[in-house]
Amino acid sequence: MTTVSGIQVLLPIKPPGTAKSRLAGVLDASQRSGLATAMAQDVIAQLVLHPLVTRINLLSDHPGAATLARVPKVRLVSENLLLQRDDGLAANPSAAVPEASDRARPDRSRPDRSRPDRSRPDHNLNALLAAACRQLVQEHPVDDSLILVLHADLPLLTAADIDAAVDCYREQQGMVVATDSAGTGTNLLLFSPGLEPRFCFGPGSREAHVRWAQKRNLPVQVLCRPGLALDIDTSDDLDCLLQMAPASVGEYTRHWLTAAGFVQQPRTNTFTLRNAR
Ligand SMILES: Nc1nc2c(ncn2[C@@H]2O[C@H](COP(=O)(O)OP(=O)(O)OP(=O)(O)O)[C@@H](O)[C@H]2O)c(=O)[nH]1
Ligand SMILES: O=C(O)[C@H](O)COP(=O)(O)O
Repeated sequence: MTTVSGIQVLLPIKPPGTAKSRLAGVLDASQRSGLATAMAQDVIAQLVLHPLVTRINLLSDHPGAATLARVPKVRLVSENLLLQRDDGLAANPSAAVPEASDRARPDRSRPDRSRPDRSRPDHNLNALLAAACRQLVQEHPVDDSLILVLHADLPLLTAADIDAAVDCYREQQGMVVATDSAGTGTNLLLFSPGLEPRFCFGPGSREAHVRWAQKRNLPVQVLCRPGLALDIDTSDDLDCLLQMAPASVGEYTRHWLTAAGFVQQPRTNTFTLRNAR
């Protein structure tokens, strides 16, 4: 079993207007924004309290993100500035890489296949996360903290979910991948900073992340837990959330649902991991 000394979180949050577009049939723009913010507040609240989490890097140009960042451990990182800075780094690698470093670094004089093609819209998140990882490694070249990539739309998330991911990592290292409820997406990745994974968010991301690790003979473990699986993207997800016991839903989301006129009608055994292996 390896020791985990700390965790740096990368928490991306889309700007309003683009977030939660698949809920457009059931929520208006202001409701979509309100729900996304409430879920992010719940995720941040769980992370802030977790003893291993040393910093939560909020990757966002959302105008409301500054308010979300007014919490201990949270640092707001502008998405645009980060990507611009990362582009500058790609153009002039020696400028930003410190001379003395104990950590082995990738050879930036060769084409960097970890840089996704930003001309494809579904790759914005991947480019953003890759840039954020590079920034963390530059800032803390000898820091042993793990990197946790987490989605901000997980209203059932608890500290026990983070513990479960850390326990998986402690057993085998490599990479931990948590699936969405369909068993096809990825809602969490946990890995060491030296790994520099290729982010594959988008359709079929769970399989793509697992395949990336397997090709490199890295241990990879897939976690299926309701707190990590129920991301609220569609009206079916919202229905599922409304059927959960109120006490299992994060406080901010619960209050938002009530204020927006939704009635939680808990049923037993309503949450299943569809398809999850
Ligand atoms: N900063 C930032 N965050 C993103 C981006 N794309 C996705 N995210 C965040 O990543 C997590 C998962 O996002 P998705 O479920 O793919 O996107 P979504 O907001 O639900 O939006 P739709 O796909 O439009 O329904 C959420 O926390 C998003 O806010 C991006 O381009 N920039
Ligand atoms: O795998 C992914 O890309 C993430 O889980 C996002 O999936 P979603 O768009 O279904 O939230």
